[in-house]
Amino acid sequence: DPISPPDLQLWAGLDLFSRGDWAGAQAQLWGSVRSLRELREVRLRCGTECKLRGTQGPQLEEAVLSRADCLLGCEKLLLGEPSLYRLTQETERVFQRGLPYNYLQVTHYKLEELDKAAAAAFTFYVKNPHHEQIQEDIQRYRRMKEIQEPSFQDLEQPQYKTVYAQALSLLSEGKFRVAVRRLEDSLKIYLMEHEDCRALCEGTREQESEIYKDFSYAISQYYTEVLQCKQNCALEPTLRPSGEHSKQDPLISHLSLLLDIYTKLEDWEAAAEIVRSLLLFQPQNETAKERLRGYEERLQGKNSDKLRESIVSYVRRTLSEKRLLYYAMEHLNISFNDPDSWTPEEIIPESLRDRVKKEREEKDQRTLPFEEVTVTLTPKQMNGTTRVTLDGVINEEECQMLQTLGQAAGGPGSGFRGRLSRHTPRERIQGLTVLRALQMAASGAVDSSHARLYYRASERARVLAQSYFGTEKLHFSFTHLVCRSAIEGEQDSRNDFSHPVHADNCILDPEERECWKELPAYVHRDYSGVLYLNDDFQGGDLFFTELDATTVTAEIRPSCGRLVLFGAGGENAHGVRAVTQGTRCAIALWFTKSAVHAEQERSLASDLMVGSDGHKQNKESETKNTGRETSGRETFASKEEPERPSGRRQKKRVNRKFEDEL
Ligand SMILES: O=C(O)CCC(=O)C(=O)O
Ligand SMILES: [Fe+3]
Repeated sequence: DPISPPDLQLWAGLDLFSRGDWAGAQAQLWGSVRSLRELREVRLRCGTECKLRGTQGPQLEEAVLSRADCLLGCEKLLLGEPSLYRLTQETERVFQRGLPYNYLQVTHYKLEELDKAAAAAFTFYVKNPHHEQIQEDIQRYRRMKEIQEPSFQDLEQPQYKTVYAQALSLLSEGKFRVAVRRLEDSLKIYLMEHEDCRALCEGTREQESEIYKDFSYAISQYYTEVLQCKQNCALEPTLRPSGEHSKQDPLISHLSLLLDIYTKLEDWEAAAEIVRSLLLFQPQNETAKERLRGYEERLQGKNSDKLRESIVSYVRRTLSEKRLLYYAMEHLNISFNDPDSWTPEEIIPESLRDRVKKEREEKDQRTLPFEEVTVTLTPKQMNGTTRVTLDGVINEEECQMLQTLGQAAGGPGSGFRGRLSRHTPRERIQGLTVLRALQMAASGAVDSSHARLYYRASERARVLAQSYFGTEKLHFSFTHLVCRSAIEGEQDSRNDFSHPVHADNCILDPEERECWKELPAYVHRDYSGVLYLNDDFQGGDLFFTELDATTVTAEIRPSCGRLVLFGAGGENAHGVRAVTQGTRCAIALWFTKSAVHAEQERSLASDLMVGSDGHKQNKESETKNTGRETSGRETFASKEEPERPSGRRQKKRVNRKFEDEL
C-alpha cells in the first residue's frame, strides 16, 4: 500500500479533533505518526543506496547532483510521487515535538482508553518535560487507580534506551558480567541509531525562503545545514529515574558506565581501552589520565594502545565536521551551534574563540526550562558559586495578583496590616503558606485563581532551582508568601534590618566565622529561593555577606518576577535591609533534596489544586485567564501549534473543555 502523506493526516486529525470527533481524530493522528515512521524507513533505505562517497574538490558538485538524482529516483520507486511527502520545516517541528501525542492523549481519554491515554501523554511529556499542562495531566493520570505504572511508557523511545535500562537494572542486582554485556549491546544499538539520525539529515529537504547567490554558496549553505543537523544527533533528551531532565551525550554515558563496571570486574584491559576512548573526547581529563596510568601499570605493557575502532572513527568524523563548520562560521559567516561542550579549543579558529565562549555561556542561560526567564546576575557576578538571580519568572499581572493575595492574608477587616515583625518593631508582617491560600480559596476568603497561581509560581521556582543548579529532584521544604510594611512614623534614624543576617540551614556564628549545621536550624534545607513581587517601597534590598555577617559580597534590589536562588548554607549568609516606606512582598521558598523531609503541606495543597481545578473552578476566572494556570496550554497553542486558517479558536475551546472534565 502506498504511504499516506503524514501532514495531510495530521491536519485532518486536528480538524476532526476540533469538531469533537475523537475516534476519527485518533485514527488520523495515529495514521500520521505511522506514516512518518514508514517515510523515514524509505528515506533511510534510499540514503544507504545513494551514498555519497568521499568526493572532494571539483568533482563534489557533480557528485552532489548525481546523488540528488539517485535519491529522487529511489524515492520515486518506493513512494510514487515524492513531492507529496515533502514536509515543511514547520510540520517537521510539529512531529519532532511530538504534538500529535498531546492530542492523542485527549482522544484516548475521551474514549475511556486510559492506559493508552497515559502512554500518549507520557510520550509527549518526555519530549516536552517543562510543558506545564502535560506535567499536570501526567500527575492526574498517576492518581487514577485504573492506570498501572507500566502504561507510562515512551512510545518513541529509541531502542538502545530499553537495553540500557535492562543493563542498569542488572547492575543494581549486582550481576556485573551480564550487565556489561547488555551495556555493550546498548552501545552498539546506540551507534546504529545515531547513524540513522545522521542519515535523516540528508536528502532532498525543502529549502525555504532562501535565495542563493550562486551554486557553490548554495552547496555550502546546504551542507553546513546538514552537518549541523548531524551534529545535533549527538545529544538526547534524557529523563532520569529521579525525574530529572537533561540533554546528554549517550555515547559518553555508555563509556563512563562501562568503565565503572570493567573496573569493578577488574578487567583492566577492557577498562584501559575504554579510558583511552574517553580521552579522545576529553584529552585534558586528568582523572581519566590517572586511571589510565593505573591500568597500564597493572597490564605491564600488554595491549598498551588498544582503542575502540567504533569510537575512534566517531570522534574523528565529528571533529572533522566541527572543523568544517567552524571554517564556515569564520569564512562564510554561517552560524554554527556546537552542541558539545567537550570540543577541544584547537578546533575552534582563534578569531572565534571568544565569541564561541560567550555564545556558550548565553546558551547555558537559554537552556533554562522557561523561555521567558533570563539570568540577570550570574554566580560570578554575585560572588558565590551557588547564587543566581533570574528575571521574568512571573509577569506584572501575576505579581499584582500575588500581592493582593499576600495582603488579603492579613485577615478580615480593612486597614489591618499584619502583626508586628519578630525581627523589628518598625515593620508589620503578614503572610501565608500555599496550603493556607488554597484553603482560604476553598472557603471563598480569597480568589481561587490567586491561590492557584501561588502554587504554580512556587512550582516554577522549584523547577528553576533544580535545573539551574543541576541537582537531583528538589522537594519543597517550606513556602511562605510574606509582605513586610514599614510602620509610618517609626522610620527615623533606623539602623536595624528588616531581617538580620542569617543562613537558612545552619546557625551563623560570626565571631567564630562558622555556621553550625545543627538543630534547631532547618538542617535539611539545601536551597533557598526568594521570588519578588514588587519594588514600590524604600529599602528592603537583599544582601549577602561573608561569614562575619558584615562584609557585603552582593546586594540585590527586589523587583517583580525576580527570583534569587542560593544554597541554603553558611556560604550564603544573607539579610534584608530595613523597609522604610511602603510594603515589600515576596515568596520565600526552601527546597530539600531529601524526599523524607519534603513537607506534607505540599501534597495536601496539590490535592486541593486538583479538587479546585475541574468542576468547581469558576468559569469567570478561567475566561479572564490572567494567571498562568491555563497558560501552559495557551502558550503552547499560540506558539507551537502550526498555523491553520480555521479551527484554531475552536481547538482551544475543546482543550478547555477537556481540562474542565479531567
Ligand atoms: O525576603 C528576602 O529577601 C529574604 C528572606 C529570608 O532570607 C528568609 O526569610 O530567610
Ligand atoms: Fe533567609
